[in-house]
Amino acid sequence: MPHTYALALRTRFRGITTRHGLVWSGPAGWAEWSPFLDYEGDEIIPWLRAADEAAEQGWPVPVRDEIEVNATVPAVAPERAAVLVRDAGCGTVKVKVAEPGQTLADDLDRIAAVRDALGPAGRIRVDANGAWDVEQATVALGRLAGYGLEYAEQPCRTVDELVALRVALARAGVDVPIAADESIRRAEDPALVARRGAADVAVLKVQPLGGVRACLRIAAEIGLPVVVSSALETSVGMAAGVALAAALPDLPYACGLNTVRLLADDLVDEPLVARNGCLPVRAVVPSADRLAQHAADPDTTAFWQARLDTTRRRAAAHRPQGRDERG
Ligand SMILES: O=C(O)CCC(=O)C1=CC=C[C@@H](O)[C@@H]1C(=O)O
Ligand SMILES: [Mg+2]
Repeated sequence: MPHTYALALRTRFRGITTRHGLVWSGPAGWAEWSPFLDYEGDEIIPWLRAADEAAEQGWPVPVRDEIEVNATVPAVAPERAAVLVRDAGCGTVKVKVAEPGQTLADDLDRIAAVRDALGPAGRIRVDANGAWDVEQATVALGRLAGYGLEYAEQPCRTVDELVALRVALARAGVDVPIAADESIRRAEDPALVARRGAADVAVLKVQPLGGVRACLRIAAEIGLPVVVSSALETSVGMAAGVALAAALPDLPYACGLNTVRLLADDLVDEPLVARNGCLPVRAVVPSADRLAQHAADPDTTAFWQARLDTTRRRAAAHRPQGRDERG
């Protein structure tokens, strides 16, 4: 029987202040199904495949026992950004930029504060969630590059724009690698970015891409270095991201899997939160007390149960054509 949870976020992130989803257990372990509300219809079938994989099959054998992770800094004021960087204690920090309603000056102030708190040896990556056009991205990354950027994640929305941006950055002498996130997780064809030469790094998220095994196949097909990132899950869902990071043959970058910190609480007693910049590779089991404490209200529970039922029916009726790993 699935449990519907409601967990407050410490800081608004991705326009969300409370995270909702379902968790349930199966023969292989605990699973989380928590598609964001802006994902709907067939787009949430892969999220269900990921949960079913966790509950029914479990995950491939890990090749490492800990995962280096980045701290995640939402589009907050510089003082708050510095506190988040210091508290997380990670050598790599991902900073949200290009937030609607904010300016490039806000981003520059935030990155300056992060660089100051992190020190010169730390790595900073930014994520614009596709908010810039090519010209804005060229200007913004030209300025932000002064603080030293490891890469820029989804600076523009489309694959064509990413291709054009790489050309524009090279012309402008701005050396910032590009990572693709939405261009993979919301794409019909996740390997298109690689074929088009649109990115240097692939960001993979387990739920939207249909599970750990599906992501391993996509990683092999894409052939770019992979960063595993969360979909803002509880530790139950985070364990799937950790399992993917643990199973990838190569893992050259820190992963975006430290976002349980952004939640005010968790469903497990020992959350998957980094110590010394790393997460352990291990299974997690929610506590009965926390499941009860964070149970969603009856209306929200009914909504999620109905959403699950509908998605199961759609998944059964709509077997994918030719790409059974993603739906
Ligand atoms: O990658 C990270 O450091 C944390 C995860 C993260 O940033 C995200 C999680 C969930 C939804 C996304 O909008 C966001 C992202 O764009 O990568
Ligand atoms: Mg992203």
